[in-house]
Amino acid sequence: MGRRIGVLGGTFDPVHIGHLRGALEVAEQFALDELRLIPNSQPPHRGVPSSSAADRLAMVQCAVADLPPLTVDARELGRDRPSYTIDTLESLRAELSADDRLYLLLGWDAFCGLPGWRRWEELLEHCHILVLQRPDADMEAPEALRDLLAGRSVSDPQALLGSSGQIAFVWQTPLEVSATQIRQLLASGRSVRFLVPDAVLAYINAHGLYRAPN
Ligand SMILES: Nc1ncnc2c1ncn2[C@@H]1O[C@H](COP(=O)(O)OP(=O)(O)OP(=O)(O)O)[C@@H](O)[C@H]1O
Ligand SMILES: O=C(O)c1ccc[n+]([C@@H]2O[C@H](COP(=O)([O-])O)[C@@H](O)[C@H]2O)c1
Repeated sequence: MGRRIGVLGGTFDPVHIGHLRGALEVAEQFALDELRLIPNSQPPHRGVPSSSAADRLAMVQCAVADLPPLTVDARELGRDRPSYTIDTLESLRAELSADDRLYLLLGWDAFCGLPGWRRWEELLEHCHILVLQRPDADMEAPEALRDLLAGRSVSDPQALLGSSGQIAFVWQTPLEVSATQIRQLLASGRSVRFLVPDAVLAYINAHGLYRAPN
């Protein structure tokens, strides 16, 4: 019987309870052996993050310390080009057994952007995709995803077959929080207590991240 491994990639600028609660719930729902949070180094489709890749990685490490099965995977920081998910999946697959199941977690907003991703049509050769609801996202699935959804989505997430190739929408506790909101609160001198784990807040304070310059 293969292992079940989840992957949640993100900019994590900073990591917050929306990421962590969603990841934990999926890990439990799918009885994952491991769920890896993978901070990107150079986000392919957005500007340069506010904090460095090293700080974003350190914050994710603080967040998941002693929180099995959540772990951190730093492989994207070793690349000196945009952090394309297809590269990450290929390198993960090269380390896994053929019967290991790989689940790529995407928030609804990220899923809707999929047709712009590098070699996006190959992603499902390596993993299943689990789409997390995002309460603040009210977009419709783009036209380019309609055929994929018709052919590859299953209504019962527990009915995903094989080690890759299908899409399921998963329920999670809706948490309307974003890293953008957290950066804005900090820049205006307000509290982000309870939106990020205390250990992440301690790191942010110790390193003076996201504060407006005096
Ligand atoms: N509150 C949330 N609920 C569910 N999924 C989320 C939530 N926040 C982020 N995600 C998902 O987690 C992944 C990584 O997100 P990311 O690091 O870009 O955080 P973000 O809060 O969307 O950041 P920003 O506000 O800077 O765009 C994406 O797939 C995103 O859709
Ligand atoms: O592979 C791509 O072309 C691609 C394009 C946009 C985003 N991604 C990845 O999707 C994840 C969420 O991205 P973001 O910008 O919402 O943090 C993160 O792991 C990114 O590296 C990947």
